[in-house]
Amino acid sequence: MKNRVIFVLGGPGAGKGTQCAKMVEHFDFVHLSVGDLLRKERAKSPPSENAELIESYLKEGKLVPVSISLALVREAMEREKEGSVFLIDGFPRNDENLDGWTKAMQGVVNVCGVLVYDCPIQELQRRILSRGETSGRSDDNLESAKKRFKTFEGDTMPVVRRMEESGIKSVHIRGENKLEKVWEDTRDAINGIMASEVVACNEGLDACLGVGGKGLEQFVDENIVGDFREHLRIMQLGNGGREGGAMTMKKVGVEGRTATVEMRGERKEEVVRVWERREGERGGWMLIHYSLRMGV
Ligand SMILES: Nc1ncnc2c1ncn2[C@@H]1O[C@H](COP(=O)(O)OP(=O)(O)OP(=O)(O)O)[C@@H](O)[C@H]1O
Ligand SMILES: O=c1ccn([C@@H]2O[C@H](COP(=O)(O)O)[C@@H](O)[C@H]2O)c(=O)[nH]1
Repeated sequence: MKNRVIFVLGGPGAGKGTQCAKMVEHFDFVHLSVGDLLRKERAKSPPSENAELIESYLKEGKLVPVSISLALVREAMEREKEGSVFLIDGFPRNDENLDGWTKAMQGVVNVCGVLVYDCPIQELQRRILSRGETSGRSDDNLESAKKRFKTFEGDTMPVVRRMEESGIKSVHIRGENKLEKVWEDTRDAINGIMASEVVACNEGLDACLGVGGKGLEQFVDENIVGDFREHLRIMQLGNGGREGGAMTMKKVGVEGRTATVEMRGERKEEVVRVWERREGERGGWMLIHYSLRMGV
């Protein structure tokens, strides 16, 4: 199972880190804040050869060369288990970042989508100055914040648009709302992004059924694969030996690690499939339960 990535973007102080912390609790994702990775690299002892450069870029609100940020992201990803879902917070932030990412990572990881926290500058400024009272960050002050806003609008927003134009699914969330509301919208957005993965797996399973069940094991949990084969056999008997009638997907609902797909067959049968998201080598979505009702 390939690693998967959701990019998390938004102006400085828009709430990316705050929402990522909640997503990690709820969805079992891995959070990689590129700003945090750079701050750690800067603070390393013995000092990293890039420490001074990083400090000057951060203070100026500029974006460090992608060779540095991407190397830190890749190292951090390699420390996690295969098949993880990564929230990459604060990257890609300019064309150089996106080009560097595409060159190194296309085909290696799947980009599932982008979350974008939109928030008016006045609110961003208020939050950064307030956070600056305790954060100890050298860029949480008015002078650096103004430079960071400029970088965000001039460099990062065009990259968001570039990703959207390239077909990556993006969801914009109003970051100025109250925390709970932002979290509610974030949870819905993630469930929506994950729904496309579930649909792809559900279609993969249908394709296996279309060839007599070959390759079922990659989609169906090993505890139910035997029952599922039997179910398939009975369906074929009732269907005059045909592989099965056409099914239409009616509803897909994702909540955290569980998804339900409701389908309806041409002979008025109703099928409910329950999927579970797994980590690790045999990770991804696995069918853990199904039910069939005829003539409804
Ligand atoms: N919805 C919200 N309403 C009010 N305050 C918030 C909200 N979300 C986050 N904050 C506060 O705003 C500040 C910035 O939030 P956070 O650190 O999550 O932003 P960020 O986008 O990760 O920022 P940066 O890119 O600068 O690291 C924090 O002090 C946080 O507690
Ligand atoms: O991809 C990146 C991400 C961040 N930076 C630099 O770090 C600071 C702080 O980032 P936060 O995400 O706000 O913590 C940012 O202003 C940049 O200077 C970067 O260069 N590249």
